[in-house]
Amino acid sequence: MAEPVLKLSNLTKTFGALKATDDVSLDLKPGEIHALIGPNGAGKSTLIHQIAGSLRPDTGSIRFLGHDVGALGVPERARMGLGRTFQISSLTPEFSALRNVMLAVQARQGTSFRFFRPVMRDRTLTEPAMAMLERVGLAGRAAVPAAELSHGERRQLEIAIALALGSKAFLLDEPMAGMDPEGSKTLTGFLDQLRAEAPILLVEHDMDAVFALADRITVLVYGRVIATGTVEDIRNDADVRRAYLGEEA
Ligand SMILES: Nc1ncnc2c1ncn2[C@@H]1O[C@H](COP(=O)(O)OP(=O)(O)OP(=O)(O)O)[C@@H](O)[C@H]1O
Repeated sequence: MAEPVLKLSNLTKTFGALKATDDVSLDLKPGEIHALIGPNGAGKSTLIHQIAGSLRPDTGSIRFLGHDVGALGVPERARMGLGRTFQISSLTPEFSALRNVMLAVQARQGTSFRFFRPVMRDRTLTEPAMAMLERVGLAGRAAVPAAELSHGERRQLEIAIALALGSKAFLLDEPMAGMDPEGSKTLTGFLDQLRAEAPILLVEHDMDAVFALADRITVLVYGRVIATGTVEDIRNDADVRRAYLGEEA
């Protein structure tokens, strides 16, 4: 069986008397979409913050690509390829889609000063940036300023930037938020393909998207994992139906 890319073991985080995450263990395997669902206040965002490094767990461990990253800060984890996507807007609205990705390529290459070449003609930047846009299906929109892209296209562009920065896993916190039904459908199709690039930990309230995409689902309630399994397992789990899907079991 494939080694997990990300492995969380027994993460607990308390705020005063509240256990926001309570002994949470889960993993993310290569090529999968693992959805994390639960009612408001269940601790999903708190967990994402702990993975990204912006919150320290009280106890427990986080292993990424075989390394314990618990002592590392946000930038170090991001440099290893573990970054949050979508929350911190990484786009410069007035720049074209291509130029936005070029900035990420440049940041990765660590070459911020190029005195002798006009930046848009620098093929060491344009070619890899264009390749990223092709991978996310935005090559035809390369020249369009980020501000003029649709909401869904901006999500795609943010993914292209994350790929250019070397993401080895995606932490997606509610990517469907603010999307109309058509946009959600398009983004669902895109995320479906994206799992081949890097596995995705997906926090999402849109259950249609979750059921369409997830290889596995973990359900958090009051900070605790009450179930992990396939879509079928979760749909049929009596505790989940009672606690989250709002049904009488
Ligand atoms: N910095 C903080 N200080 C105190 N309490 C906090 C803090 N951050 C989160 N909480 C509390 O921890 C609990 C879990 O919150 P969290 O935002 O992680 O839930 P969530 O599952 O992401 O909810 P939602 O689906 O509404 O985004 C909530 O009761 C919240 O009020």
